[in-house]
Amino acid sequence: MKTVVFDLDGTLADTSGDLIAAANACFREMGEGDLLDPVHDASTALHGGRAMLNLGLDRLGRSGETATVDAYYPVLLKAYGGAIDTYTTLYPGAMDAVERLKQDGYRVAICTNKPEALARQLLNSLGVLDAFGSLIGADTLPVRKPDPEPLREAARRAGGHPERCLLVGDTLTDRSTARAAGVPSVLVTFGPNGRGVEALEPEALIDHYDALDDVVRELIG
Ligand SMILES: O=C(O)COP(=O)(O)O
Ligand SMILES: [Mg+2]
Repeated sequence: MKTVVFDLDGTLADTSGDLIAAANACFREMGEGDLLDPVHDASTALHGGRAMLNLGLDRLGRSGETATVDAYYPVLLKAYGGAIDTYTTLYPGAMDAVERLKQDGYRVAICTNKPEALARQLLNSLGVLDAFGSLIGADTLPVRKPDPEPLREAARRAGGHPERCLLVGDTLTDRSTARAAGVPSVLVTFGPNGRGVEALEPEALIDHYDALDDVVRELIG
C-alpha cells in the first residue's frame, strides 16, 4: 500500500501561536517578559520547544545555555499541554485532502518531532486523530527525524510499505528525512517561510492542499 505521511507542526496545522505562548510562559517564569513574538518568531516556533528557548536566551545574551534549555523544556511542555489549541488551526483544505487520498486508496500517517502524547492530544482536540492510520512522535522510537526510521515506521504502522511512501513537510528536517529514506518529499509553501522552502530542493512544493492529490500521483503513482 502507498502511504502519504504528514509532518504535523507547520504542515497540517499552524501551531505557532500556542507554542510561542508556552515559550513565553517559561520566560516569564525566569523573571523575563514575553521574549517571543507570535508573528515574527513563528518560523522558530515550528522548529519546536528547544529552538524557541534558545532564541529567547539569545535575546537575553545567554546563548548556548544548554542547562537552562534542558531545565525549562519540561516547563514548556507542561504549559503547552495546558493550552494546546487556543490559537492552533488546521491549514485550509488539509483534512479534505486527507479524506480524498484515503478514498483514492492511500494510507495516511503522521510523523512528527512533537512528543507523541502532545501530538495525540492536539489531534484529538482538533477532532482529527482518528483520520490517520498511525502516528509516530519524537519519543515513539529511540530515534527521531531526520533519521529515516520514524518515517518508515509511520508507513508500516499505517499498513503501508516504507519504500512506497512520501513525506509532506515544512522544513529541512522533513526533506532530509525523506531523502535518507530514499523517498520523495513535498514541502508546503503556506508556512512562515513561504516559497523560501524551494531552496531546500524538495521533489515538489504545494501552495495549497488542493494541489496535493496530483503531486502524490506524480511522485508515487
Ligand atoms: O516539534 C518539533 O520539533 C517540530 O514538529 P513537527 O515535526 O511536527 O514539525
Ligand atoms: Mg514541521
